[in-house]
Amino acid sequence: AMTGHPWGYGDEDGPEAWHKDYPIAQGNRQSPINIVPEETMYDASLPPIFLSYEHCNSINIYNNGHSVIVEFDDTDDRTVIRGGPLDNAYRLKQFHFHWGGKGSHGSEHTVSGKTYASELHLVHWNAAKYKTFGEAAAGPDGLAVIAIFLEIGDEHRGLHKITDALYMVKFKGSVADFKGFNPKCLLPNSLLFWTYPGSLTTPPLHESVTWIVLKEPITVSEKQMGKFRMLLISGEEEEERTRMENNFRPPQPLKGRKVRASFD
Ligand SMILES: NS(=O)(=O)c1cccc(F)c1F
Ligand SMILES: [Zn+2]
Repeated sequence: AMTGHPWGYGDEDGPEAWHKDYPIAQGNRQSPINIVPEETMYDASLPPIFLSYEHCNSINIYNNGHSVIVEFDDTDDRTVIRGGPLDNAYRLKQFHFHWGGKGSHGSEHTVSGKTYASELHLVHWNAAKYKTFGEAAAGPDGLAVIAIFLEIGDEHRGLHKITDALYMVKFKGSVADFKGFNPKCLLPNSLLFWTYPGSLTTPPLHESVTWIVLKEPITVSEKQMGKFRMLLISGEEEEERTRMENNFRPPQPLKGRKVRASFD
């Protein structure tokens, strides 16, 4: 069933057209943004980010036609983040990626205009304040997303489990078991971050996200990135086979928002 409005990243249904079905696309706290380090504010009162991922358990991996998503059991506070700009614990719900067609464009956030080959989003929700993820996704302080840049270089040993599973979810709508994966292995050495109030970067573009963008990228190989580009946005039964690539929204206007840095 065509629940909601069909959107994508093509010429007709891409980011420039989303405002027609989702007028908040032209709102005052849209994401992603271009981060200009010289214009961020060092906030010495920002505590570090704490990730409590010890008992984290992935459930499945899923191709929704826009990205590839690893979902978690969020029925209790076993996998949460705290600290940084957050007032309480936020529960990990899923992580997913955005990437380009080749080379080093594909990230959503940029740093002084620099793009990265891909961007990983770890999506958490404020279960202390909202009853469900859906409600949190629509609330001003409902979500906290940790963004990690991926740059091309040596292969990433933690990412192998994911890239080796992508063949199982080639088609839109496909889902496969994917248990026991802990995304802690995808974190860079440093948890230094920028943070600002923003939105989902895909429709419905709710302005409900506290963004936590890590400064240090992780390194993945071109071969590993290539496996993401084998994914299709089309379903198994469809005639045309369109590759899933360039599934990123470009930077949006800052509209007076302050970006804080956890480091000087
Ligand atoms: N790209 S994104 O992290 O903003 C995002 C996308 C879809 C659902 C979400 F909850 C979400 F956070
Ligand atoms: Zn995302």
